[in-house]
Amino acid sequence: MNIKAYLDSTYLKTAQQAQLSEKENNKMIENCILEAIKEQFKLVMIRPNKVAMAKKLLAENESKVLIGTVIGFHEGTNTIEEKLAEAEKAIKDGADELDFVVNFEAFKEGEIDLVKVEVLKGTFLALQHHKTVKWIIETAALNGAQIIQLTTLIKNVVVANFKENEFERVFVKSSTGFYKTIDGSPNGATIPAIIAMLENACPLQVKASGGIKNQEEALEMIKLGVKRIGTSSAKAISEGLESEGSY
Ligand SMILES: O=C[C@H](O)COP(=O)(O)O
Repeated sequence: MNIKAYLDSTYLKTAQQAQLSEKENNKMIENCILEAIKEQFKLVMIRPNKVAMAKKLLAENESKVLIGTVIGFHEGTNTIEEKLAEAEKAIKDGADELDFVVNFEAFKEGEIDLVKVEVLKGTFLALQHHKTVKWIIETAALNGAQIIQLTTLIKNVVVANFKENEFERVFVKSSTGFYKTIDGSPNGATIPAIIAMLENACPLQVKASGGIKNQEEALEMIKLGVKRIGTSSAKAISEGLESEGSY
């Protein structure tokens, strides 16, 4: 098994979050992209305003690494219109995969219709352009029952509105990696959360992300059945090293 084929190597920090200058942060992003090219990871995951830069770098290097980006990152509370506009621009700039943050706060407030509409419209936009779409449910912000409910909601919207041969391009994804839990518990990709997602997402795919820092954890997720791992520790994971996060 080639673990690299499962890895979405991720750099999503803004300059401010990384406490770097804009120039230094751009260098970090460039390094992440060049590393993904060299290591032949499946995909490099960056913010929407960096997609054009990634596209250029990948083309210059004749690389097949895919470009993923995040929509509504990281709180997911933007309006549906804002998310769609952001996604359209990212597609235009060259994104292959769109990881939308579900409005999980609205879901928790019982605004189920709003969530259904954003899943429907976002999935339609992505599939219409033959892109892969992932719905980040932010497991760290949900309890067990909510993880099951939200995964099932996404599955039901997709199954009811799209064709069977499109399901493999729709994922439910665990976490942004940015959500701060009050008790500092592991952020997102816990074994119980991933199992609950896998049991309820089928026939959609599952991407595990948020706090996966070593090969052992990544392999365990793959053994459970996830089809993609989102991580800021891709190189360490592929080399079997421990990491506090390469990025
Ligand atoms: O989408 C992926 C996450 O942002 C990665 O989170 P991480 O830094 O905990 O690996």
